Amino acid sequence: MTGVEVVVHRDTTDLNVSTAARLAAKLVQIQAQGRVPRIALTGGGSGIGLLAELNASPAKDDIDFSRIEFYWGDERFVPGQDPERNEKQARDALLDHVRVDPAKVHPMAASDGEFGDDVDRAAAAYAAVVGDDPAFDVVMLGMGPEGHVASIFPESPAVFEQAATVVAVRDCPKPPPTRMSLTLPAIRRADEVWIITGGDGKADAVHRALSGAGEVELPVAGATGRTRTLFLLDRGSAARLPAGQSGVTFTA
Ligand SMILES: O=C1O[C@H](COP(=O)(O)O)[C@@H](O)[C@H](O)[C@H]1O
Repeated sequence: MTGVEVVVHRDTTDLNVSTAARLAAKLVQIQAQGRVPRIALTGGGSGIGLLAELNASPAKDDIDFSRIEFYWGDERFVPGQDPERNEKQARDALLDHVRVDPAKVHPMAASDGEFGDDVDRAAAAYAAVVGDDPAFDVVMLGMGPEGHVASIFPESPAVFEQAATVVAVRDCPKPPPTRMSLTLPAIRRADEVWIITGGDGKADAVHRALSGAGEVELPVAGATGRTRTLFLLDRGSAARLPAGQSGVTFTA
């Protein structure tokens, strides 16, 4: 990956607090331009942690949440009230505490929703929701220790997808096994992609992503934005940054 910016925070709390502030500033900036931000949320520790931090921050008062289009980068295909759902976790952390426009909140379907347990139909329906050119302002992505982003896992069918914007995922190595995910081509249509990951268990994947690994073996390597790709790390996940890595900022 080239042209990537890396910001290293002191610890995971600092990572989540700072990323919440970064997101708030981005939303305010876009709204000040008279546009409605299109944001793709992520699940995972930092993905949900930063939403909770935004909910706790006075900065949330500067944001008109009713003028934001919320999407998800991936979802676990389980019942709607299952605590594993990225949507439920995001609602609990933030969306249920602010005044969103329900018509602008676009969760992926649940396994007890209108498509029943047909994950292929659910994925096709979400592709229609995001459109042929998703053009998100920001796609936020957590990253697994093996380099997965959204629900695109190494060497899995999803990582080879070149046409669809959304795919069904089966036999996922991380439970739950059935999921839906944006694809790498859809993610790459975003203006900015933020990879948000903390903890020393992620250090090896960060190192490989910034050292030229391919996206099939390490999907995060294929997650780039059109104008900006940002790795938001803590000292643990940054512990193995490649020697000579440029564009690195340490916040503390
Ligand atoms: O299963 C998932 O995992 C990733 C990473 O989660 P983390 O807890 O290791 O940060 C997450 O980004 C994705 O949305 C989620 O479905």
